[in-house]
Amino acid sequence: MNDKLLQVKQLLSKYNQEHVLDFLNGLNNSDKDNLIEQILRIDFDQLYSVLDETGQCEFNHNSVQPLDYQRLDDLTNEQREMYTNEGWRLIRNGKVGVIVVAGGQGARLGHDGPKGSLDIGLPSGKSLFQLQAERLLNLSNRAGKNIPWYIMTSPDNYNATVMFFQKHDFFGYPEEDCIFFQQKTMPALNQERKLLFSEPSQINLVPSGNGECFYSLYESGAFADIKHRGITWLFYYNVDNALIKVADPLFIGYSAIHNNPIAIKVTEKCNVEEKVGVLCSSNGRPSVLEYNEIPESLLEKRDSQSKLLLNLANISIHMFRYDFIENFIHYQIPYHIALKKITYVDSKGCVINPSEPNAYKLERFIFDYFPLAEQVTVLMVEREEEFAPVKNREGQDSPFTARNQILNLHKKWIENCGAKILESGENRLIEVSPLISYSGEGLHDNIEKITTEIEENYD
Ligand SMILES: CC(=O)N[C@H]1[C@@H](OP(=O)(O)OP(=O)(O)OC[C@H]2O[C@@H](n3ccc(=O)[nH]c3=O)[C@H](O)[C@@H]2O)O[C@H](CO)[C@@H](O)[C@@H]1O
Repeated sequence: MNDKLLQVKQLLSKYNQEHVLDFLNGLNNSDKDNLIEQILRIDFDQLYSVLDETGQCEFNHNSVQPLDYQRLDDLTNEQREMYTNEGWRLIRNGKVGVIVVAGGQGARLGHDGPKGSLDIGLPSGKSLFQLQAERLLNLSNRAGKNIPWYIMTSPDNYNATVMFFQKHDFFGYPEEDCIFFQQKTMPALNQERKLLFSEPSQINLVPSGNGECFYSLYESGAFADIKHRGITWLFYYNVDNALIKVADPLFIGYSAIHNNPIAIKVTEKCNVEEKVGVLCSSNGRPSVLEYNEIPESLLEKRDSQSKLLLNLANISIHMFRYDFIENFIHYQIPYHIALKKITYVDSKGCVINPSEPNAYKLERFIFDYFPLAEQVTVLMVEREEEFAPVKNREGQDSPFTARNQILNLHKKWIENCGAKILESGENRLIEVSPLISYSGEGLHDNIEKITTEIEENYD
């Protein structure tokens, strides 16, 4: 028996994973070698210590307080101009990079392919990635400097994501400024803490959350690229926000002038049940409490003016200062554990689709870095202009609601120009290309070119 096989057998026995031998025994030599390597890469001590940690998400209710924030609407025109100018200055000097986290599995959406490849039903048929690329292209062209775009995928959707960009010629964005990197995964374990398999020769490895982002940047070499380019601020966002103002110059300038290590955009929560994390102060540190981890009593708690105590919706738009990431790149933020339905195979290769949650999924959340910053900068923005999440196949936060939010916003932009088209425009769809306007600016001179119209047809 070779050394590695012996080592693997010892590991499996030490960690009560002998069922893996049934899989190993049925494989040909090359698959067997491959599986042995996978097993040797697993950090069982870490895996077990995560599962053994109890109460990791418990917190002291009384320590939860609202956090100070600035409303964008309350800024004067002079302030806006000052922040925006600073943002442009940083972009022009190559100091800004963008990170999109696109490694999630999008289980609620049921889209076959990377989430960013989704066409949300706009007249143009543009995918989420295309909208984002064109917004970046708009800014880069105006700045005369390309903004590097770091795209985090999972190992599972890496090829499909890169191929989607290639098929669309990177949406006109310079290929050398689209930097793809793969995130870390963790093995899924069933409730008896046994490893699950996605194929008889493959351990079921699940993307372990957007909080793996910094370490995965480092491990993939992308962080060295960030350093080499001299980037000082990173703009972070979720791939599924159809209204994302990628690399928003005002927010960049606002973050840089306040110069806390992290800046966060929030909106007001639209209702108590909204599935968003909430930003607050917990134990005196900036924190996000995730929607499925907040006790109901806290979720519904109101202040003396009957306003929700936890009213700041985390819309996953953050700025991170480079030195903060560098400082904490090896820091171990906690894993959150959730029991999920995870499809797996048995050692004969039969696929099992559980009808009930059957396995533990371990995830790190990006906002668990927030308490490491003594202070953060918080800017409250308008949901109608900046947050259109695509989470569900239909109903709330679906492609349809996101598409309507974009169309409504663009209609408002056109109305603000007093454009004629709207006199008959009640039932027309109006979409403005991000290549023409990033946030409603410059439309007066372009009114002829800007609209893509079709008769609205819901049949
Ligand atoms: C943990 C987290 O961030 N929660 C936030 C997330 O919730 P939500 O439940 O929507 O979080 P998702 O699981 O959709 O992940 C958010 C983003 O992270 C990416 N992703 C996720 C898992 C993974 O392993 N790799 C990866 O890259 C997804 O592709 C997505 O772009 O967005 C909401 C706003 O829309 C916020 O209110 C929530 O506080």
